Amino acid sequence: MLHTLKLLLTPTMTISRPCSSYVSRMRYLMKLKEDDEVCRGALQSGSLFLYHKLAPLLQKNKNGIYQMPAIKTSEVQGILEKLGKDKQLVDESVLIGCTEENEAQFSLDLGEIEQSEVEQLCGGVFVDLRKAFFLLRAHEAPLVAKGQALLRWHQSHKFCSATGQPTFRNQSGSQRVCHSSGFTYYPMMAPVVIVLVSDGNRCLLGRQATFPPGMYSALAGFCDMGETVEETVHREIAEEVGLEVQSLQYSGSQHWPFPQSSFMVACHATVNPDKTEVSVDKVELDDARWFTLEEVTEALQRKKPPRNPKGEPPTFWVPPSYAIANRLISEWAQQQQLKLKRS
Ligand SMILES: NC(=O)C1=CN([C@@H]2O[C@H](COP(=O)(O)OP(=O)(O)OC[C@H]3O[C@@H](n4cnc5c(N)ncnc54)[C@H](O)[C@@H]3O)[C@@H](O)[C@H]2O)C=CC1
Ligand SMILES: [Mg+2]
Repeated sequence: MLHTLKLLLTPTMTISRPCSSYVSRMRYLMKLKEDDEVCRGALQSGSLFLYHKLAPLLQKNKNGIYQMPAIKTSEVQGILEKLGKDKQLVDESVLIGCTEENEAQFSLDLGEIEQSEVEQLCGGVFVDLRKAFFLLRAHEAPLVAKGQALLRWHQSHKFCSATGQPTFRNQSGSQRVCHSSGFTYYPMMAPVVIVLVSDGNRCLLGRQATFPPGMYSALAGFCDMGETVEETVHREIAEEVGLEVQSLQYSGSQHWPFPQSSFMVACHATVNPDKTEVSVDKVELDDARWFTLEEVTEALQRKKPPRNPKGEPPTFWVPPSYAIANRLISEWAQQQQLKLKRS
């Protein structure tokens, strides 16, 4: 099965810009992570994405499109001064990337300041991350998620878990150190597999009791310590729906900020078409069942959660396009359509 994971460089990961510019940007970011002085300079000439209690600031442009504004650090310092706050607050920002012109980009949480005052001066609104994902264009969603995940990690790792002493961050925010134990802490993600199981003609989707009514998704589960991705896929499918996976193919990955930072590894899997009887683990799942290509195609066309008349059974829909589950389901539907055309 290992050979299927060779597909790490999928077409979507191909770098289209000249290699040298990409390399120089990555080397520059590496320098910013390693050298506090250089990072401080980059912060002064760079720009900030603002958050309030982890909700990102969004602005609506003339065309009604929502964007996450990158505000120059000097401008944010001006805003802080207007609000009677210390402009050094920008030092609490975390590095999240840089533009093609090597202008460093940071995220900063202004949760200590009255929300409406910041919104007024910045000309935007702080929006809950789940809602922001729906409003932003697809290419901005990963950046907003990364900024929030790093800020959240810093907010919850202020103390060493071995000594209880405070931890101290470097300027970029890429690590925290406890001077007492000497431990260095790095931002953490939990690896999760997400799997679209097919029997050749149908695909298997499940729903947790906490999902919105009618929403079904690919099956997912956290990797146990010491497990490979392949072992997790086999175990999770066995545990949650009582089926044995026959083959497995890597599709892609995604950072997923809810409820904490997960690293989603997405795969397609097949089961024996003669052994498809599902036995649902009712602790994990509310339901899991097989769906036809027709049902899935219809669900993929629903761009918003459907409104259901009272008393009617909820309409079937799938996670929105920014979720990697949607990508797996779309890929499966495309493969099935191709198969039908060829036959
Ligand atoms: N981006 C996407 O398209 C999708 C993302 N997901 C995400 O996948 C994640 C995992 O899916 P589940 O079916 O809930 O996992 P799961 O099937 O492993 O069950 C969750 C249970 O695993 C245990 N667990 C083990 N390690 C954990 C950890 N590091 N953090 C939290 N709980 C842990 C807990 O007891 C928890 O109740 C969820 O956080 C969910 O948000 C799920 C579906 C779609
Ligand atoms: Mg699960």
